[in-house]
This record gives sequence, structure tokens and C-alpha cells, in this order.
Amino acid sequence: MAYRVLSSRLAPPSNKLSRRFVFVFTLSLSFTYLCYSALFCSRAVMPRLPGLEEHGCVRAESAGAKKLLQKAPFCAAQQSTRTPTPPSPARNQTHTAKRQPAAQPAEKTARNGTSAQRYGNKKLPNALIVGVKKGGTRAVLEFIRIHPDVRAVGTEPHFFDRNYDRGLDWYRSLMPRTLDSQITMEKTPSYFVTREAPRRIASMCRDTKLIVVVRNPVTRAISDYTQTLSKKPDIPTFEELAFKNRSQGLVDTSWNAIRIGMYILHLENWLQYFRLSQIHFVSGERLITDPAGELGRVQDFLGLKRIITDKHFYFNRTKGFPCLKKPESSSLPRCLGKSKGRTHVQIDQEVIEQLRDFYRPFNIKFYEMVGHDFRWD
Ligand SMILES: Nc1ncnc2c1ncn2[C@@H]1O[C@H](COP(=O)(O)OS(=O)(=O)O)[C@@H](OP(=O)(O)O)[C@H]1O
Repeated sequence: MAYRVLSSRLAPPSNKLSRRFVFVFTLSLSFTYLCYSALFCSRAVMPRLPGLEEHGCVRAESAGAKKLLQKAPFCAAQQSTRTPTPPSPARNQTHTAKRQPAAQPAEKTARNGTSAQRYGNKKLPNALIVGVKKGGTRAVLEFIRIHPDVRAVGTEPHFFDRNYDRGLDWYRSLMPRTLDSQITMEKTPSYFVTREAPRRIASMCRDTKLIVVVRNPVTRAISDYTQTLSKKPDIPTFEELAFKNRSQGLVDTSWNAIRIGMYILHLENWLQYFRLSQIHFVSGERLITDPAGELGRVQDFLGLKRIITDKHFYFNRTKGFPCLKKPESSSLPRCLGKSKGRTHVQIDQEVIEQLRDFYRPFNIKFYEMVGHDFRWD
């Protein structure tokens, strides 16, 4: 020690100066590094490394994303990429809010190209198309996903009905990567009639936005039956399944094709967990006659800029339905598949009238509840 002090005292001034320089340089280098890390916090600058997803630090939200998220106040909790504990009835409460991890650079692969988006994180959905079966749910999903701020799962995950035991991690893994400013969506029409679905969705996030595509319940039932018949040609006739006793006009409400159309009953279940303002109803009929108008309202509801307009659609005479000029997955015009827009089984007009009478009181209550007359009578 004495030697070190002595030697430092005896050291020539130039040596002393260079040591002081090295010390100051190292100090300033460390300080710069600290500032740099604090400001940019790894992900915005560094490329994503596999396995490092969980270790994001608090992000600085971009102005654009902030604006969009303000318009659509989605659940912050569900956006976390931290490993969530699998949902269980005992843990049926809303998650505590966590900050989102930093977004990747605001750079996307061609949105309307065939390649998947490479940047962003997999997040739980902010908005769900929950029903109804044969209402036009595929059309709404395919149309809304051409919006640059929407990314969606193509297939139906059936998480809140059939796959709930797999947990939120599994569900999240199915989602496409999204930037902070983008909305994640999926559609599973059976959620609307699944008793546990509203509670489960609310426990994922109370702010989830819900879209229900509704259609005249009689036409919907015939469409449903037509689909089943195409898979199982040996099933009884529509009339046989629809009535317990046709001459008495006794409708079989245990048959799913009939039960699904009693919209008000299912809606009451949803309203135990969600505000009416969180649910947007799309008219399945108007979706065919005026897709741009319906999609305009869907965009408003999601807090999105109205980008999808008339110019995105054309009426395909062969198909008899509106089709997209430029869908999300390709640059070519595309109509929905053969299973959408089938020719329905011919049903006796009298049967149709009986079913109309059956549904009327349910429809009226439904119109009153949602504040809109869908004119199905
Ligand atoms: N643009 C366009 N192209 C084709 N089909 C359209 C379109 N818009 C709405 N529809 C109606 O969507 C009905 C199918 O509804 P879903 O997609 O909800 O069916 S499913 O529940 O996912 O099986 C389907 O019902 P069916 O006509 O009975 O087949 C269509 O009437």
C-alpha cells in the first residue's frame, strides 16, 4: 500500500495524467451506457431474442398507439407477455394492470401481402366476434382484418367454450403478433350461446369489446340446418327437428338451431358481466346489402379510423354476395368460401310463418334491449 502511494507520488506527471484520463473516460462511458439503457430499454433498439420475451422493461408508449388506445380503452392487463397463470374458477378476478412491453420498431411487413407480421407481441384479444353462428361472422372478420390496425386469427380458437382448460398462455400463443397500436381479434360464434363464456371473457378482461352479428332467427335456423345437412345427409327433416308438436305449434327449443335464435335470452347472460355499450350488434342482413356501412360502424365501435369503405367491396354476381377487392391475405379479389352463401333447403312457407310467430316476442324484447329494430317480422 505504502509502495503504491509512494509510486503514485513519484510517478511522472504525464503518467498521472493518462491514468486520470482513463478513469474519466471509463466513468463517462459507463454513464453513457446507463443513460442509453434507461432511455431505450432493450427492445425498441435491440432485435428480439427468442426466449427473452418475458424480460421486457417498461415501455415508452408511442404517441400514435396512445391515441388509439385512448379511443379504445382496452385492458392493459391482458396485453402482458409475462406468463399468466392458467385461469381457474378460484382465480376469477380481473388482472391487475401491468405495463405493456416495448413495441418493435414501427415497421410492418406488407399488411395485405401473404407474409405474417414479424414484429410486435402476441397479445390476448381486445375484441371478439362472439356470435352468432351463421350470422355472417366470417364476413365481418375477413372484412375488418383488412384494416391496418387490426390483426386476427383466421381459425376459430374455441377457447372460452371447448379449450378453456388449456389456459391463457395457450390462447395467447394462437394470436398473431401485433404492434401496440393494433387490435387483436378472433371469432368463435359459439361463445354467444355458451353459458360460461361471458364470465370467462370478463375474467380475462372486463374491457373486452364484443361484436355480435345477428340475423333473422328463422333464416339463421334454416342456414344452420342446411350446413348440418351438408355434413350429415341422413338427419330428420327441418320440420321434424323444429317442432315437438307441429299441429299445436309447439317449437322444440332444445334443438340448437332454434335455441341460438332466442337472442334475448343469451344476451341477458352477457349483460351480467358486460355493459351494453361494450357490445356492438351487426345486422347480418345489412352486412350483405351494405357491407361498407356496417363495417363503418364496426370501425367506430373499435375506435379505429374509418379506412374500410365502399371502395374495398364489389358485388360478385355469381356468388350473389359482396366480396373484397383486396383481402388481407392476398392482393387478388376474393369472395368467402363455398360454405358461406349456400342455397338453403326449401322450407314450407307455413313452417316459416309458425317460426316467425314463435320468435316474435323474443325479437321484440331483443330490439328493446339493444335499442334497434332489426325488422325481422
Ligand atoms: N360477403 C358475404 N359472403 C358470403 N356470405 C356472407 C357474406 N356476408 C354475409 N354472409 C352470410 O354469412 C353466413 C355465414 O355466417 P357465418 O360466417 O357466421 O357462419 S359460421 O357460423 O362461421 O359457420 C352465410 O349464410 P348462408 O347464406 O346461410 O350460407 C351468408 O349469408
